Amino acid sequence: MSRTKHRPQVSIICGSGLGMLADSLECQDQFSYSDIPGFPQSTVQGHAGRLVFGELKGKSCVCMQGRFHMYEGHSLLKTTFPIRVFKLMGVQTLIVTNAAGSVADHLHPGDIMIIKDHINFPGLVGLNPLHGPNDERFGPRFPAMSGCYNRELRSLAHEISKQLDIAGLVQEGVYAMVGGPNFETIAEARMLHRMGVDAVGMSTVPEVVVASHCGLQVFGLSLITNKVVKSYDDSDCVNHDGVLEVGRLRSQTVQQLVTEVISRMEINNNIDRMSNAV
Ligand SMILES: O=P(O)(O)O[C@@H]1C[C@H](O)[C@@H](CO)O1
Ligand SMILES: Nc1nc2[nH]cnc2c(=O)[nH]1
Repeated sequence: MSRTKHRPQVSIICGSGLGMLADSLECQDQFSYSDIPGFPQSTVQGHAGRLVFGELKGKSCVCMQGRFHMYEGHSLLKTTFPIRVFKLMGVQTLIVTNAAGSVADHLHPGDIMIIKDHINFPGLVGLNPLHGPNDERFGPRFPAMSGCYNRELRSLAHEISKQLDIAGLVQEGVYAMVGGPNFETIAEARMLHRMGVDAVGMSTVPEVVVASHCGLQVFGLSLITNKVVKSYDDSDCVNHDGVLEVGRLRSQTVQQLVTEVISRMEINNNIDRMSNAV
C-alpha cells in the first residue's frame, strides 16, 4: 500500500479477454503480479498478470488484469489470495467478470449474463477455498451463501442496461463452476442443462465464496462467448481463441456496463480497513 496513493473501495476481476476493463481507470498505478509478494503468476492467454489501481467516475478502484484458475495448478487458497488482500485494503465491493459458455438455450454468444446465483461443483465435492482452519478475523466458520450476489447491484445493472439500450443483450442466470481445463462433453452439458445451469465456466466461484465470507458485496457478469454443445448432431467445437475473440468484440459494452454500475453504486465511507487488525 505504500507504493500507491489509491485506497480502493471497489475491486474488479477481469475474465478471459476482458482485461480492457482496467483501461478506463484514470491516474493508474500498475504492478506486475511477479512484483507482489504472495501473488501467483497468470499463465493463461488473455490474462495479463497486472494489478492496476486507479479512479473510475470518482471511485477508487483496483483491477486484476488476469485471474488465477484452479486448473493452472494453484491451490484454491492461492487463487483467492487477492480477495483477502483487497479486504485488508478496505475494499467493500467485488466485481467479478468471466467468459462462459451458454448452457441455457436462451443465452447466445455475445450476451451478458448478470450472475444471480452459482453452483460450486468443486465445492460440492470438497474443493473449497474456505477449507482448513477458519480465520475469524475474516468471517465465520459457516458462512451463508444465499444472496451472495447483491440484489441492489443486480437491479441497478438491469436499469443501466435499459438506459444504455443494451437490455436485449442482458439477462440474469445461474453460473456453474467446473474445474476445467477441458470444455464439457455433450453428456456433461446435458447434465448441467437439466440441473438448471445457465452458463458454465472455470472460475469466479472461489473468489465469490471468499469475498462473501469476508463481507464484501459482490456483483458478477458472465460474457457468453460460446454455446455449450448439447447435441451429438452439432459439429460446433469451442476453443479458447474463439472465447477471447468474443471478449474483444463485446469488451466495450461490458466496460460501459461495469463503469456505470461503479459510478452509481453507493459507497460507505466508514470503511472497514482491516490492515491494523491482521
Ligand atoms: O477467467 P475466465 O473464467 O473468464 O476464463 C474462462 C474459463 C477458462 O479459463 C477460459 C476458457 O476459454 O475462459
Ligand atoms: N467450462 C467452460 N468454460 C468456458 N469458458 C468459456 N466458455 C466456456 C465453456 O463452454 N465451458
